[in-house]
Amino acid sequence: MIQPLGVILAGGQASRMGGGDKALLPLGGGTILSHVIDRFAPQTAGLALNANGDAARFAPFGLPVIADSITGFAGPLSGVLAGLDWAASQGASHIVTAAADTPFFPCDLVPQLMLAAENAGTDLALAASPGGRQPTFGLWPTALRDDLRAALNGGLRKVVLWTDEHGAATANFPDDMAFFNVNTPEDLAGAQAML
Ligand SMILES: Nc1nc2c(ncn2[C@@H]2O[C@H](COP(=O)(O)OP(=O)(O)OP(=O)(O)O)[C@@H](O)[C@H]2O)c(=O)[nH]1
Repeated sequence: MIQPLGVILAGGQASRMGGGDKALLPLGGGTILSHVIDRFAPQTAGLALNANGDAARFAPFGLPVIADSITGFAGPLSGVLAGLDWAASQGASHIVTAAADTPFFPCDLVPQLMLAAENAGTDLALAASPGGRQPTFGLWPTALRDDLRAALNGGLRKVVLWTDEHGAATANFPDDMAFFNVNTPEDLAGAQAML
């Protein structure tokens, strides 16, 4: 039985929010990130935060903070790679990723990803909802990390190009709103209203 570690992807530039760490913005008595942690922690065997910049800002959460090794903001796959390298150093075989700007993601994310992968005879899976695939929510094996590193060093940025190439399974979730992500100040007001 796979026991994936969880990696929260918070390594982006938040340019639509005006920069900084949007995961630390207040939401419902906590922060966007605290909502993500509360959903994710019960589903995983351990959590880390993938963030670039000032790791000290995340110290209050008590999680390991891992930065991208690929420089220049190469996108979410770069955070996946950082997570896989961290997980390998912990002796883990898999990670599940969740985006730090998506506070209402499914509480059964991890079991559904694992079930989809098992049913498809693979150990790589992406979440999807009726609106499309959710490339920052996936199950990833550490065995593929050198392949991913080579792809990123070769300039690959688009998540689904890489996952399609590796035959990723799809875990279908019924509700698009579960993947509502906070990109702008207006989105943050929307998330507040959804609580
Ligand atoms: N590690 C890492 N994560 C990233 C990178 N770019 C985006 N992400 C993460 O991927 C998820 C989706 O990111 P986006 O909303 O597309 O990008 P963003 O940087 O957060 O925001 P924008 O700059 O407004 O597009 C978020 O969890 C980001 O933290 C990156 O270069 N490195």
